[in-house]
Amino acid sequence: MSEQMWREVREKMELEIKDVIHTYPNKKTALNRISLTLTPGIYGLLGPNGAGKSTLMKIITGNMQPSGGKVLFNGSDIKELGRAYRDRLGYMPQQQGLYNQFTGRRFLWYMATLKGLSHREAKYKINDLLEQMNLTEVSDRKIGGYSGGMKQRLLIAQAVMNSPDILVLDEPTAGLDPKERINIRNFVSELSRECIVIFATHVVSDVECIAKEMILIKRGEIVRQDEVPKLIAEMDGLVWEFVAQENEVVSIQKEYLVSNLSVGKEGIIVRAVGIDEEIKREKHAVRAGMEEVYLYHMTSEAKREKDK
Ligand SMILES: Nc1ncnc2c1ncn2[C@@H]1O[C@H](COP(=O)(O)OP(=O)(O)OP(=O)(O)O)[C@@H](O)[C@H]1O
Repeated sequence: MSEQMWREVREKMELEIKDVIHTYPNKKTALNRISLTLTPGIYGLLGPNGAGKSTLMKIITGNMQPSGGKVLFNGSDIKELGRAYRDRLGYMPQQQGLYNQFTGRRFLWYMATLKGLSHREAKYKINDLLEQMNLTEVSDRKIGGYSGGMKQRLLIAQAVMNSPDILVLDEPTAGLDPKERINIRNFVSELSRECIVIFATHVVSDVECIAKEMILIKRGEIVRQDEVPKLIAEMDGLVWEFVAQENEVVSIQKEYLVSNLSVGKEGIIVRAVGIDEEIKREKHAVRAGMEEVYLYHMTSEAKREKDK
């Protein structure tokens, strides 16, 4: 198949998550009827601790069977596709038992073998990824001595080694410093034209400028899914700025959903999220940021319930 035809095939890829439910043996419902259709591009998966992100990713990667529903890749159930699906998948789980006695290079060779890469291909890929992930210098040192950031970068390298069609990243930027976060963001962004990327994070700014869509998940349900500009536009009239005095800050934070505080000439500039009537101050409307979208969907309901 020519490069052009191959690209066209990849651009039409589709991953469909259909009515997925998952209940753990302790009866905890982690996912409650999740349905999503994903095509090439980056999807930011955002939600608080315990929202169900990791459970969803384990199901998408075939590492766990859902209690109900299914996952289809180009129309076929991933359970039936088996190895053929796993070969097209890259998965970076949350950092856990890495092989501390291995060197970084040996770990990548081990992963290349598991993924069935040829010797030639593995050699080229490993050197290339070590370079891209800025790990060449430490590649012959044991992983046990790596910093958190180095371990993260090594996990990303193994996830992309087989040039996956579907790349699932569970908190890929956790523990990285700002420069490393930017590197990872740029790296993932470059991959995403012909790859379905699911990028789970707590840090909204890590995905907001590269994601084609954001998926907001709360208590096992999708509360909102859309492109960033649309999510921001629908917040018009829900984000406000007003000036307060320093001694009011504590009570203001109790009363309102505060998204930011900064020091201005006339006092403390407060940004707060809520409907007009909720913010009982002299204020003006401002344009929302993606963090405020997240705050609104994740916490405003709880705050309103509390205020009733
Ligand atoms: N092995 C398990 N057994 C029982 N309950 C579990 C198990 N794993 C997760 N849960 C529960 O399922 C829910 C969803 O957890 P999950 O780890 O998918 O959330 P998450 O969004 O990935 O959170 P985090 O950001 O903390 O990783 C939580 O309430 C969690 O306590």
